[in-house]
Amino acid sequence: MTPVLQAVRLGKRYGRHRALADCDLDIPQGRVIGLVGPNGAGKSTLLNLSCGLIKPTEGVIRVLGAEPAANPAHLARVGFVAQDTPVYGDLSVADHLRLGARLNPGWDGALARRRIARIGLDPKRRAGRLSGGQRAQLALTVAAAKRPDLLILDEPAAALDPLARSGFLDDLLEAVTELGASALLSSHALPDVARVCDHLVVLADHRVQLAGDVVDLLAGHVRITGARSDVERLPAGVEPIRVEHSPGGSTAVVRAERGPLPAGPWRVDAVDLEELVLSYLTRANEGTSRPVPKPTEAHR
Ligand SMILES: Nc1ncnc2c1ncn2[C@@H]1O[C@H](COP(=O)(O)OP(=O)(O)OP(=O)(O)O)[C@@H](O)[C@H]1O
Repeated sequence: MTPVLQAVRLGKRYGRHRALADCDLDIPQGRVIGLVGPNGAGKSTLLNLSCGLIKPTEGVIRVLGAEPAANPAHLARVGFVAQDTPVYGDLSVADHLRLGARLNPGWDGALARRRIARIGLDPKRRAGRLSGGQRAQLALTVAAAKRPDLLILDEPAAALDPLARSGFLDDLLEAVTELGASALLSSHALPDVARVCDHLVVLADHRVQLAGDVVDLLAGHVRITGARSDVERLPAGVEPIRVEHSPGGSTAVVRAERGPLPAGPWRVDAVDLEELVLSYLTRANEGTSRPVPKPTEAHR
């Protein structure tokens, strides 16, 4: 099946300012992809490139097998919700659905009305009078009713309180399942990403630090705890990602390239997604990043 997103040496500069560099990605369809990274890492840039709002200055990007926004048919296959969930303040909820129907050939009015009713939005209410969570829900509804093959969302739940955020993420998953679509969303909230995403892309310093299916990435990394001298002498094929020393001993999050870590003089524990992401971000911050690891067959 055609990958949902392919990037080869993709880069973007604004004048002399580099926003994204050397980005290689190959993401299968059907995934909910979490894009994480610190402020200024290049997340919005990658999302804007993916929906064709901006053009690359280097390399190639393909979305659903074609150049982003290549033609009206391709535009219809991608739903985009930009940062700050833009809606038209003077238009009512019903106006948004009418506008969506007029602009999108594949508009699913029944899906839109069903979602609006279930969320409890008053169709007559002006969008400018909605809460942040309701606006996010309206923007998601308009994007989903296009029946896209890919939903792209830039920090969709950033302004929401924890309860609204939880409801929004449930709704997002339900919409993606109902549509049989893929989703690509950026977020600073690692627990949210851990909850809804099954594919991860970590960006830092304008580069991809880590990418892959979450299940493979978690299987390919562990935390080891032991004496400093042992943790510093790792077997071949075991790459330290983040090492911390204390008077009582040392811990290291490591990537085992060749399957399970061989037995050694250390304790081995599984890592969760949050610890994994923070380990790669810390490494990038310390300026010791290496080429992006790919999940090995041994972990599948
Ligand atoms: N239109 C622009 N003109 C010039 N520089 C830009 C422009 N848009 C983004 N940048 C720069 O490109 C880099 C990446 O920005 P981007 O918005 O993609 O980061 P981000 O990861 O989405 O950040 P945040 O988490 O803060 O939203 C930043 O250094 C930013 O200042």
